[in-house]
Amino acid sequence: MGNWKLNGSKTMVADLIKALKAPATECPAVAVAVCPPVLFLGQAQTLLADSSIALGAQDADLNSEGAFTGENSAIMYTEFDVQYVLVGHSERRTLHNEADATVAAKFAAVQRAGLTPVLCIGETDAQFEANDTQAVVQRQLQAVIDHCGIEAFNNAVIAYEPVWAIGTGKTATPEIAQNVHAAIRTFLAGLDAAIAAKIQILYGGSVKGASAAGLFAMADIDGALVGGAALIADEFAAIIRAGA
Ligand SMILES: O=C[C@H](O)COP(=O)(O)O
Repeated sequence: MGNWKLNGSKTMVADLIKALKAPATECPAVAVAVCPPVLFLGQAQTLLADSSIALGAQDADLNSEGAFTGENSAIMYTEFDVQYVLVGHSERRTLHNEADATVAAKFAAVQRAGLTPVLCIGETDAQFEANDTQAVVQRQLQAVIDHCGIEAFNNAVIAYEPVWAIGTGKTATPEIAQNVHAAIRTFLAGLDAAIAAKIQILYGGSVKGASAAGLFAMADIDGALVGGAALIADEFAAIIRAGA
């Protein structure tokens, strides 16, 4: 899944989507999705109409409609064939002060619209150094479980993104990421073994074409949420191929 963040232009959207169609077609077993900025969802919807590449959005308001200037709702995304919505990305948590409770409400709003939330969780550098990773991700998961119930994870994806690895070039090693992914699955299994077994847990944080295969080889890493490398057609194509 490519998260384009605050990047793009009509030309870039057209060029990138055109370039991604071939690798996506070559790798039918790999689920590929892109999350452009909201302004380009309509253009992407049209360009992806004949493609297996799914469309995602980067955020959604917790309300469906109303006097919430500047916001976009999951229900609106349904008109653009959006299937996934990121919730709780670390850039939203830190730059927009989104608390766990807000993230949980957004997760619920996405599901109310019939879409699949991609719940982003992960620890900061200081929390990693303090050995608090598991406590942090469990707290972030628990907030959603408290609000929505464990059964809500029947229709959700989790993205583990250590904040210290996002946009820094410092990818977590496959072993570090695997340890956290396994702990997430074990935590969920304590509540519902079937959900824990089937939920997709993506890794995010400086994933590149060269590092993807090593990550995907790990038992509990089911894919990647990719930022910078998702803007470079050849890099994202290499990540898609690494998943095949
Ligand atoms: O949503 C994507 C993540 O924040 C990873 O971004 P990055 O691949 O640029 O580190």
